[in-house]
Parts: sequence; C-alpha cells; structure tokens
Amino acid sequence: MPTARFQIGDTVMGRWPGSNLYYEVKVLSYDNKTLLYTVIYKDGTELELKESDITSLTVFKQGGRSRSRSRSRSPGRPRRSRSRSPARTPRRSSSRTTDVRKEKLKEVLEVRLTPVPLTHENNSNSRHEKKEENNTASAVTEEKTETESENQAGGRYNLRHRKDQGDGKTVELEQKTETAVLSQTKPPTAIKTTDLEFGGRVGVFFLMFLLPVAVLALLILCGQKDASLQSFPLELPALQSLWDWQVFGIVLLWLLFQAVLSLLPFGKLVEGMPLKNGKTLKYRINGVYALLLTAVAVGVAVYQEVDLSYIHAHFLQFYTSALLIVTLLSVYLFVRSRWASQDELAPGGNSGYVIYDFFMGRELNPRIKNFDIKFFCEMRPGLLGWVLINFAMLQAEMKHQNLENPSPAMLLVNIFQLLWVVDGFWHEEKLLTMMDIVYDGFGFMLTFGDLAFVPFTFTCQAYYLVSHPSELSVFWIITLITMNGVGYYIFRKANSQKFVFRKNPSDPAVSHLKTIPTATGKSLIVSGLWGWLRHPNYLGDIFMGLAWSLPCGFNHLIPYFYLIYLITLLVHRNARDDRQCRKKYGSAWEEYCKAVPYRIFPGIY
Ligand SMILES: NC(=O)C1=CN([C@@H]2O[C@H](COP(=O)(O)OP(=O)(O)OC[C@H]3O[C@@H](n4cnc5c(N)ncnc54)[C@H](OP(=O)(O)O)[C@@H]3O)[C@@H](O)[C@H]2O)C=CC1
Ligand SMILES: CC(C)=CCC[C@@H](C)[C@H]1CC=C2C3=C(CC[C@@]21C)[C@@]1(C)CC[C@H](O)C(C)(C)[C@@H]1CC3
Repeated sequence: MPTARFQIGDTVMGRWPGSNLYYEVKVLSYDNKTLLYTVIYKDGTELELKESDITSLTVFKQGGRSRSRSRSRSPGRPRRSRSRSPARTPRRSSSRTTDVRKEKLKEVLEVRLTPVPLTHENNSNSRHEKKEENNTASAVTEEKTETESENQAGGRYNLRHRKDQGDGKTVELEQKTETAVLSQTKPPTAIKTTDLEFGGRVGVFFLMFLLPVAVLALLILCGQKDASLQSFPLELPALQSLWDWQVFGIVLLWLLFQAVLSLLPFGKLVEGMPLKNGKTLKYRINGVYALLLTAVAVGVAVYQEVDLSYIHAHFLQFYTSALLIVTLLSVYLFVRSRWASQDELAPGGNSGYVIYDFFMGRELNPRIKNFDIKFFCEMRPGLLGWVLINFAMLQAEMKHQNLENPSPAMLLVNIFQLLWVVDGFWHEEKLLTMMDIVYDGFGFMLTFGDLAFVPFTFTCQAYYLVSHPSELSVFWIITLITMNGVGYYIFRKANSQKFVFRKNPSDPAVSHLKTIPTATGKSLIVSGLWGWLRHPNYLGDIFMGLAWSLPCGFNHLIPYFYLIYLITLLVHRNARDDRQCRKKYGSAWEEYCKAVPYRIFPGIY
C-alpha cells in the first residue's frame, strides 16, 4: 500500500502543469488509487498533482539561497525582467528599494500565485525564462463544469476553480485577486529593448519623415477641389505660405489653455497602474470639465463673432505650427530622459539607438511636478482640438457654400465624432490601464500622434466636406446613424465589460461570463462579445470609422483615410497585443485563441 510523502494541510511547492514553475500550494487530499495529490493554489485553483511534481518548501528555500549566492551579473548583462508576471515572488535583493517594494506588495502577493522557477532555469537565457514563466495550463470554466487537461508530460491534471463550488468565501478571494491584478499589475522592467518594432532604426527613421509629409500631402489634397490622388499638385506650396506666427501663437495659447484646465482641482484624483518601483502616480480626472469649459469658451468666442472659419483658411499653417511644437517637445522629452532613473524608462524605448528611442520614447511617464505630459497630450489638446476644428469646418462650410444650416453630411460627421470624444472623456480613467499609458514611452511617435495626427487627420472628413458637398438621402442618413450606433454599442460594451471584469470579476454585470483562468491570477473572458472575437472593441471602432467616412460619398479616397489608418493601426495593435498576451498568459492564451479563433473580423483568423 503506497504511503503519501506529504500530509494533508502541508504547504509545499507544486509544479504548474506543462511548465517548470513551482507555486506554493496546500495539500488537500491524497488518492491512494490514482496516487495523485489534490492541492490548492493561492488563487483558489485546485489541481491533482503527481508526487514527482511536488517538492517540499525547504528544498526550494535552500535552492533559492544557493542561487542568489551564485548569481553574479556581468556589467553588460541586462537585468532580468521580474515584473512581467504579476505573480512573481520578489526575491532577496541587496537594494533597499526592492525591500520597500516587497513590503508594499506583500498584501497583494498574498492572494497571488507565487511561482518559483526550477533551479536549472538559471542556466537558460532570459528570453527562455520569460517563455517558461508564462507557460501555464488552463481550462475553460463554466458554472459547475470541469475540463480535464493532459499536461505535456502526460500526467493527469484536474483543474477546478473554487468559484465552481459555490463557496462565497472563495468568490471573495477571486474578487480580491482580480482587483489586485487591476490595481497592482506592474509594467515590464525597463531592460534593454531588443525586439525593435516598425522595422527597427531604419524603419523609424523613414517613418519620422514620412508621417509628417504624408499628413501634409493629405491636407493639401483634401483642401483641393479635385481631391483625387492623380491631381496632387506637382509644385509644392511655397514655404512662407506654410508658416504664420499668429497661427503659431494661437496653437501655443490653445495648449496653455488646455494645460491650465487639466490642472484645475476639479474631478477625482485616481491612482494609475503601479510602476516598477511599486509606486503609483496620481492623475486628475477632469476631462469632462475641460470639455465643458472649452465648449463655454468657444460659445463665448462665437457669440463675440470670432470667425472660426479662420482655422479652415489657415489649416496648413496650423498643422506646421503643431509640427514644430511636436518636434521641440520630442527633443525636450528625449533630453530629459537622460536624467530619468531605470525605473522610469519605458520597456519599448530603451534600445540604446538614439533614433529609435527618440521615436518610441524613452521615458514612460514624463512629468513636471504633478503635470503628466503624456496623459495630458493623449487626451486633451488633440481630442478637444479635433472637435473644435470639426466645428470650425462646419462654419466654413456654411460660409463657403452659402448655406443657412450645415449640410446633413457635415452634421453627421460632427455629431458622430463628438459622441466618440465625449465618450473618451466620460471614460477617461480607463485610459490609465491602456498600453499607451502603461507600456509605451512618450517620444516622437505619440507626441506626433496626439498633437498633429489626431487633430489634423481625424478632421479630414469635415475638412473635405467644406469644398466637396455631399447629398444624403433620408435612407442613407438612417443607415449611417444605425451603423454608428451599432459600432458604438459594440465598442462601448466590449470596453466596459473588460474594464468591469478586470476590476471585479464577481460584479453582477460580468459574473455570468465564462472565463479561462491563467496562472497570473487573472482570467480571460471567453463568452459574450469577447467569446465572439478577440477584439470586439476594435470591430466596433471600425464600424464607427466607416460611418464617419461614408457621409463624404464615393468620389474620392481621401475621406476614407481615417478608416484606412484605423484598420492598419488596429491590425498592428492586435499583433502587438497578441505577442504580449502570449508572453503573459502562455498556454492559457493559446487556449483562448483556440476557443475564439477570430481576431477583429468575424470569419477572418
Ligand atoms: N481610434 C483610434 O485611433 C484608436 C482607438 N483605440 C480603441 O481603444 C480601445 C482600447 O484598445 P486597446 O487598449 O488597444 O486594446 P484592448 O482594449 O483590446 O485591450 C487588450 C488587452 O485586454 C486584455 N484582454 C484581452 N482579451 C481579453 C479577454 N478575453 N478577457 C479579458 N481581458 C482581455 C489584455 O490585457 P490584460 O489581460 O493585461 O488586462 C489585453 O492586453 C479599443 O476600443 C480601440 O478600438 C485604440 C487605438 C487607437
Ligand atoms: C500615425 C501615428 C503616429 C499614430 C499614433 C497613434 C495615436 C494617434 C493613437 C494611438 C492610440 C490612441 C488612442 C486614442 C487617441 C489616438 C491614439 C493616441 C484615444 C485616447 C482616443 C480616445 C478614446 O476614447 C480612447 C481612450 C479609446 C483612445 C485610446 C487610444
């Protein structure tokens, strides 16, 4: 009769199926027939493990000590990324900061899985470690269902989530875990960036010139009577016609006005995602107030008979002014990043190549005291500038076409896009969890995107309509409203569902959804919109983008620029996110991809 080596109630280290990671588990029972131990992980996941996959705690502690003694880092070798998985145990470190961080995160980590890689892992390179770290088994959970999965070694593992047992206490544990994940997930450590995007140094060098020139070309075409690509003027506009100091002054005033609004002490102060040093930054969420105050200021200006069509008449000059500010700001950001500590660097903008890092952005959250430059630029001057420019185009249309009222096409474009911007401000807080804020550095790409690309290309439909009238039938108007409504519904529902789920998976609004657990303690939604597509929110956005372009008719391709940009960006973003999720969630992500094969478009893998 076989005897159990470990006793019920023992705390031991259990291997996570299919990986070399060990987590602290408690032995719940031992089955003499199958020779399997039932163990429970700290996040409530129960598994049946073979004895060979269980090791006593002391063995690990000894192994850990000898490891830390023997590990010597050569100066050239990048620091290992530890924060990729939120479930990692902070190890012994000589640094006092790490100890402080350990203390701060202790409470959170108590409800997390605590993986400890096998000793031989130290012989492998860091890329391999990352892969192993996230290689986890997973199962689709549903009320009262279980999925059995075979691990790579052929052993039997029985995955069960405690939620399935209808145990209220456990749901609370899961809720605590997920909440902790939302508020405590750390961005990856700023090790040297080796995976270069956008074609590396050469790619970004060309992009840096190509993007501003492409936008200029788009604006030139959009303002021409014949906006077809073949009619692009062979003679470029004279340089002096592209510059106006007064316009430059107006752009500076606009930025200053928005900066002042963003510093007003209205709205709540919220904490962003934790940084590598365990600290969190505070953000003032007052976008809705800024929107309202800007609307009042514009209303007063119009009442005072300020002619907003000036913006239309000087559109190219506004663009070049914005471009100069983008360039100066990017240089400032790059220079100041020299004084940023390792902790403050973005994982994607630290390659050591000046051009690449300048483009991608070295610093993650550049701030002047409490003023967060990235958060400000991402939401305020560009998005509000877009709405203001749209409104100016509406006035210009009435003036140029001698209309008493704006055309239905112009009204639709204005209203649809205003709705999207208002929605963005209403949900401003959610931006704090997005990759742009959490992972991306603030360099030329985002500065240009936020301050030049958004206000000058997203307005391209309204700009086009000023000199290209478009008749819309009632049927067409209803179709476009429906299309925008459906797109908005999918976009909003998917984004909100994910946000609420990440905050509290037991929230009644999302508790009915089926999920796939992952070793990080977070789960992935696998039903509803997120069970239909891997990025339902992108599809909603694309529907809206289509509804914004169609009012301009089919005479030219130019008004479809936004749609083409959006699809390209979202396809690229999907690939990027897919890579990150595969690293983060390992086989759980594979499982999700199998369960939900379509990415953005139904029927297209
Ligand atoms: N108009 C424009 O110019 C742009 C618009 N957007 C819009 O912004 C919105 C947000 O986009 P973005 O942040 O890129 O991407 P998503 O909102 O799709 O977020 C992706 C993240 O969501 C989490 N996730 C993925 N699948 C699941 C799942 N099944 N269950 C739970 N969580 C999941 C993962 O993060 P984790 O697990 O770590 O939480 C993943 O990294 C979109 O609606 C997009 O259309 C974006 C860019 C530009
Ligand atoms: C060509 C080029 C340099 C592109 C840069 C891309 C940026 C313009 C966009 C990347 C992601 C964005 C998001 C918003 C604006 C455009 C950029 C910055 C966003 C803040 C707009 C408001 C929305 O509600 C949003 C919060 C969902 C959205 C987030 C992404």
